[in-house]
Amino acid sequence: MGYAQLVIGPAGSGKSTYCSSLYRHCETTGRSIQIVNLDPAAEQFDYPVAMDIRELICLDDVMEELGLGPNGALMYCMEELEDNLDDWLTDELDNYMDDDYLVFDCPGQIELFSHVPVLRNFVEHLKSKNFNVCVVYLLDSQFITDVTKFISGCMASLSAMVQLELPHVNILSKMDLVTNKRDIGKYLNPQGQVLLSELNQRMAPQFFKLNKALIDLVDQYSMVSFVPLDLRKESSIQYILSQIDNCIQYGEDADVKVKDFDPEDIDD
Ligand SMILES: Nc1nc2c(ncn2[C@@H]2O[C@H](COP(=O)(O)OP(=O)(O)OP(=O)(O)O)[C@@H](O)[C@H]2O)c(=O)[nH]1
Ligand SMILES: [Mg+2]
Repeated sequence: MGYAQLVIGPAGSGKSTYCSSLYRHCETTGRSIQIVNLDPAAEQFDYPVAMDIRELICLDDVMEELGLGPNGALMYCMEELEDNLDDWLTDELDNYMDDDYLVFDCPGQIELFSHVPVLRNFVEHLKSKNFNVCVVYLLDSQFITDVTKFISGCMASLSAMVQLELPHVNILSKMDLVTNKRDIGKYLNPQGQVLLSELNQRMAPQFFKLNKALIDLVDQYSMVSFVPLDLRKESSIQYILSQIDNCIQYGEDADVKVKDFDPEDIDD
């Protein structure tokens, strides 16, 4: 059994930064973790890249040869990935053993997890290779400065839930940028009624019915719950990792692995 996190979320929400922080955290705690780059447009990495979509296809080549813009070229690259699940991805995955823990750093284009089947098929492939997969959806804490932005962030997360049908952890990233900590609780575990009244205050009366329908939807999926991530605090990363581990049942065996870890090995 392998374990995997699929790290998604809007552009710039902090996915790659989260991946590198997670890598460093695991390095410190002596836990084995591999970060995979699935963003064909990425150029710089703060983590060692275990697998890289750019070895399969290069965004610049696609833009040049097919005359596509950056977003069209990205979709083309992801479709190429989809077409190569059985060969490229399978070959790459063969390098990893049972119990390996992979973290997939995805591109930020929202259509990837809302209405194209690429990631869904990718996930199905991982599952067929015996991976337990969890979606980690990052939303920038700056979204909570405004209830309308927050709802649209929730809707994007919901569409990923519906598309991918996987265990799902929502993270509110960049908590170091939040100055007014008092209002945070309201958004981490929000009450539908509170959000609704805020939305209604912000918007014209003709939207009240729609607002109610949106909030009911969010309530019914009971998905409006976010775990805050403050990268300055190891304990915050540790907590999030434990939540995700729980979702993918990364447990007993892993503990044995950590106990087997010999600190003297570091000196080699
Ligand atoms: N203050 C602060 N800035 C952050 C944090 N995480 C990421 N950033 C900044 O936010 C910007 C985007 O971060 P990335 O990690 O590249 O975001 P991403 O989601 O991978 O972006 P795309 O791959 O382009 O979708 C960068 O300038 C980061 O330095 C954080 O926890 N706190
Ligand atoms: Mg990134």
